Amino acid sequence: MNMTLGRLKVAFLGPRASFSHQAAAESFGRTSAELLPHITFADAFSALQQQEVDYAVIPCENSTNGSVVQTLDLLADRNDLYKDVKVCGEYYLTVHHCLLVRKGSYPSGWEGYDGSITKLYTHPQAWGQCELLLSKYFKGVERQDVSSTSKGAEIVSKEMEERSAAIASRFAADFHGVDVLKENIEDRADNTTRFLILRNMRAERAAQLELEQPATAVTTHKTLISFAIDHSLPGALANALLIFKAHGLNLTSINTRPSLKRAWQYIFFVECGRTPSDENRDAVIKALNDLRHVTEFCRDLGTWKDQLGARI
Ligand SMILES: O=C(O)C(=O)C[C@]1(C(=O)O)C=C[C@@H](O)C=C1
Repeated sequence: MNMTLGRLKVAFLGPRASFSHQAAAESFGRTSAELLPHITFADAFSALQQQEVDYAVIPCENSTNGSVVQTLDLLADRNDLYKDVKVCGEYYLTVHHCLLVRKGSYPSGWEGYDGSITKLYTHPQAWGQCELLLSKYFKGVERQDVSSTSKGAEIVSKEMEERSAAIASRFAADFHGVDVLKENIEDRADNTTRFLILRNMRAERAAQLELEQPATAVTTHKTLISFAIDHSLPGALANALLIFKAHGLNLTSINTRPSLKRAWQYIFFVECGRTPSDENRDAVIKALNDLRHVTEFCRDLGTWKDQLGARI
């Protein structure tokens, strides 16, 4: 990252020691960026829209548990609250979860665990990443959603009466002063969360910075576009998707969220990729122009350099 400007501000889901904190620290590691915790993803989006921060690092999907629907809902922006927020980068973080308990509460460790935990805390995304352990040892145990994995660790560090545990990182255990009862409890060793790096398109500070990306032989550019179609028209979705093909944009994922205008109507999120060339330089602009004719609305949510190619 180019560091010719003042100290950058980067929003992430807090409290500190969440996976989002780790992703923000790693993706802005070579800068002296100020990393600022926010209690919800919506708070981070608002801070970005209001230009209180330069960037936000927000999880969007996990390789085991799929899409982070809260993030899709914010990107859907049904009430035009975040109209200047766009994706400008991505970061893949390998996510290893631990079962955390209050300091000293299980002195004989996991080997001597007696089944006495009565309540579990974590972020909603984490349950589905640790189902094998949960279904084997914690069947019927109350699961309490909290705003982040680190929030769960913080609660457990303070809870005196209940026999509770949190699912969070080793980093969160150290930060909140709790014990790791069992580590690597994720179902799959390759458990990875993809974070989007967002910026405000009107903010000049962020616009002048270029995110440094590890060199790959051929770097794909990814683009995210949201749109809605008239569901009563046969072929409406097919017509929209054919536009991507016509402009050489390779579809890599499609997500949907309810439109909240009518039941069973959706906002589509299409992610597509292209290897930049002289021929396809304007492909996204042209595709958006064509999409406007066949959709009820469409929105360009940003273009950034693929980082998956750099990992495999
Ligand atoms: O709760 C956290 O620690 C987060 O940063 C959020 C989040 C997510 O929403 O996906 C990030 C990574 C993991 O997948 C689990 C939780």
